[in-house]
Amino acid sequence: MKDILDLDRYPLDREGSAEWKRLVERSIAALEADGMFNLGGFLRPGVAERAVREIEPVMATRSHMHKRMHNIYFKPDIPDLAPNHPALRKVETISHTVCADQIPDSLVLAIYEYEPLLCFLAAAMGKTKLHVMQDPLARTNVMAYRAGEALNWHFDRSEFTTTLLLQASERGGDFEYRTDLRSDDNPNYDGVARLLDGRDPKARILRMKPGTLNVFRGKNTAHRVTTVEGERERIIAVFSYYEKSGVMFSDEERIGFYGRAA
Ligand SMILES: O=C(O)CCC(=O)C(=O)O
Ligand SMILES: [Fe+2]
Repeated sequence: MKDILDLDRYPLDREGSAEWKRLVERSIAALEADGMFNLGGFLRPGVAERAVREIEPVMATRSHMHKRMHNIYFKPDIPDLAPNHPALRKVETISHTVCADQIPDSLVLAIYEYEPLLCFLAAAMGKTKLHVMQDPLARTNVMAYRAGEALNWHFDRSEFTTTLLLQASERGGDFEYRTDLRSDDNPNYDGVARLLDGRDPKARILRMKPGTLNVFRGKNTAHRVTTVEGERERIIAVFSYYEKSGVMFSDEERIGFYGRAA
């Protein structure tokens, strides 16, 4: 793993050491301040490109193209809201997904399963332990966005999301987020409507470099990936970890996300 991850800069393999504790503390402080932390240069030079070369043939021939209109909640309706409320405005998402079962023995999966990464993420998230997902498709997804495509505004269902950017687009394809747009007890529907209307001055853009690990609390922070422009696809690995072991999607969820149950 030391040839894949920059363990000199990010000492995941030295759990409990002073430098490991400093990294955990820095990550916790960033999560508190910004709702996220970024480990730039997490991959050694050239590794993101190698990972892309492994995935590209599968992406080109066997990825699932997902094109859908949805609202920021990914739900057909919200009990308190009239169907025409502007917080329910529909937006379009288009992406291409490769699932974990299509890339066995890949660099991306080896990183996903690297135990010291799970230990570090658990410490940064204040959990005793995190587990990989058991679902053979959902555990890791690699998403590609081509010119004109985007992941539109949404809140995440999971408490946090871990991504590893493998290839950036020439233009666009930026991560845009609006910290704490809602809270567990205030849905702030008018604020949601303002954001969807492009009128929220607190929306921020994060331009990530390939090889960056991003950990993001997206449950109450609205976020999207802006429309990709140019020839080069934006390619990003999305890792799912849970406090419970053995987490699986249902067949319905797999069909909904990937167009197949197995
Ligand atoms: O592609 C990204 O940078 C963000 C991914 C994301 O928001 C998600 O998977 O929920
Ligand atoms: Fe998200």
